[in-house]
Amino acid sequence: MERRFQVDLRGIVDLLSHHLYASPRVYARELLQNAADAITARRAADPDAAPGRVVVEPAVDGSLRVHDNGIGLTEEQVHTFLASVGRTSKRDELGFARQDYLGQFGIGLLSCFMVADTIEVVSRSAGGGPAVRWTGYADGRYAVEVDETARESVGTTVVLRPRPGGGHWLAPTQVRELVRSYGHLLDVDVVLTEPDGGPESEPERLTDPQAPWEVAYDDPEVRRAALLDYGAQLLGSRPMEVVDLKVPEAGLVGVGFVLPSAAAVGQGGHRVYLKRMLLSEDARELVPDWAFFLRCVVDTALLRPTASREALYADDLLDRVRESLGEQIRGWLLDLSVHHPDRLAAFLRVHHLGVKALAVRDDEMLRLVDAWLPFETSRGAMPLRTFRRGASMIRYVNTVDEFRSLAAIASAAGTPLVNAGYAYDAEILERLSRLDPKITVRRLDPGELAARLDPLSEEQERSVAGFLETARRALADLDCVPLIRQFDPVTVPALYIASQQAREQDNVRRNLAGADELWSDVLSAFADVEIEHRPELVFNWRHPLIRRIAGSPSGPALRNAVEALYGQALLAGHHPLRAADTAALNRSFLALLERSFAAPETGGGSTPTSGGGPAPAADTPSEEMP
Ligand SMILES: Nc1ncnc2c1ncn2[C@@H]1O[C@H](COP(=O)(O)OP(=O)(O)OP(=O)(O)O)[C@@H](O)[C@H]1O
Repeated sequence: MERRFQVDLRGIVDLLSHHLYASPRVYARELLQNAADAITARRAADPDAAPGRVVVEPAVDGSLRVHDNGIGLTEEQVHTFLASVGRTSKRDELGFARQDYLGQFGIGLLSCFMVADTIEVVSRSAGGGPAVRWTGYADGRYAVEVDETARESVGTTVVLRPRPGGGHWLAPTQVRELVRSYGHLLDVDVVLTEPDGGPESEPERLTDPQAPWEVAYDDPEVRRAALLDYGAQLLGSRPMEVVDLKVPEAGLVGVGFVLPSAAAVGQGGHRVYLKRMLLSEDARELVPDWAFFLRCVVDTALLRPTASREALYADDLLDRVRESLGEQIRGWLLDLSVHHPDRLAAFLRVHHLGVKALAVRDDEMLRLVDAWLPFETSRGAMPLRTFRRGASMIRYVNTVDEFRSLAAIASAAGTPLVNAGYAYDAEILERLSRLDPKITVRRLDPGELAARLDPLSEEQERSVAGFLETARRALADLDCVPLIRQFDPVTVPALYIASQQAREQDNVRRNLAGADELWSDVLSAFADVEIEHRPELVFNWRHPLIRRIAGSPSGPALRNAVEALYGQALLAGHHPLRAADTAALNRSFLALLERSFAAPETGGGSTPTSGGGPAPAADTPSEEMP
């Protein structure tokens, strides 16, 4: 046997009025929307009807009245549409939402129960018949009475009386703010009357005749300035740029503002009007993620709202809108690069991250980045295209630390470098070489660098053999091997270089040291490989101190000096310090201090015996002193 669902009316009213919407604010939107729809319906039935007008009237007794001169309701329609939850006059015979109307679900009026205990609708239909009064209660009851005197003209008045604690929602200043915010773009006149304004007081018009982007200007620059002013009101600071947006398929028109300062992905949404009524100030899905530098304000006729009317319904049309807006933003950027490179440069200074994010998947954007976006390079900041003019191959390092420690040395050795240590840099460089086979891009293995540094002459090599032997012994415990080369800048005494293979082998060694028995068996299989690749400490022969040290006799002081240079090179390159490295650094540092401040030998000798250190400090008490 077939049965029908039972509905608990009180529960449904409670759900639809209190739990569907994020804030009681929406009651004002729903009232405006019904008034605007009723006016649309009347215009459709009678094109000669008086212009539509909505009067919003907060009363001294705390109630709110909203009058419209729309199509009105007959007694029968009141029973059909107001008394049935989910019934609406705004769908066609097949149940499809009619495009001309804002409403479609048949539940909006219930939102008024968030601020009022009773909703009174007094209406006279354009189709004739007496005026009718419908009173709905929050517990699901309603009453209908015919009252010929309740209203003379065709149209509808909705009266809300505040529920306890809800009075502030119906207060004049609040009502004004809500009506402006939701309805200022509506193409009917909406006016606000003052509660205690005498007969002389002029109602205030709350709707604007045109959206800012619809206003026509003779001079495009004047229009741009006016739109930027509008953007400044919305964003709180003047946007950098304004982009016109249009998607005819969704009846969408509006503008996008380029934020004046850098924004993060996912921060802030867009202001969307649906059929000129504010839908959301924080719509997220409108433009692709990469366009996070943009805040849009658009009006759309055809995108669908969710039932709460607080967000856009995620359907295919929204996907297509996002794609089309993405195309337009991209096109605008490319156009800027051709016609206003100075503005593009200013834009890139602030929003390079968004553009880079786009460049990793879009060829045109990649070309734009190549030509315009400055990268940090060892020859200064410049776009990659400029950098390529002086280098047959783009070599890059992918950490900022590596760049800082290697850039000057690599550049002096004839290997200019690009710093690809920031987000998307390495991907952009690699993609660039795939886009254009003439562009060769290679990540610099620091190990290659040692091979590019100038060796010493044979004679010099012979003279430093002893020093290198001492250094080899001192560095053996630190898994590092010494080299001596001549390179610029001369201010760098020693450079720590770990090639890619050296790093990999080093990882295996470290894991082996920390692993338990089972794993150390497995890992030792790797460790069996003859370890050929170790990090190198490259001493710089051009540095005067290194020459002096390399010429010093072997002994503890020399060993300390090697360890100190090792530690300093690690620190300068921002390499991680292991326990053994820290110990070596401490040891050498203290020993060098010790040597510098060594106590004078007993017996009056004034020269320290440890060698290499300066003369004893002058603060040694003098015998001549009184
Ligand atoms: N000011 C008005 N003038 C004429 N009819 C009205 C008015 N307000 C409400 N109605 C009638 O009451 C019905 C229900 O209104 P309600 O606001 O609950 O839903 P809706 O506007 O149809 O859809 P939605 O839930 O999407 O807002 C409307 O379809 C309309 O027929």
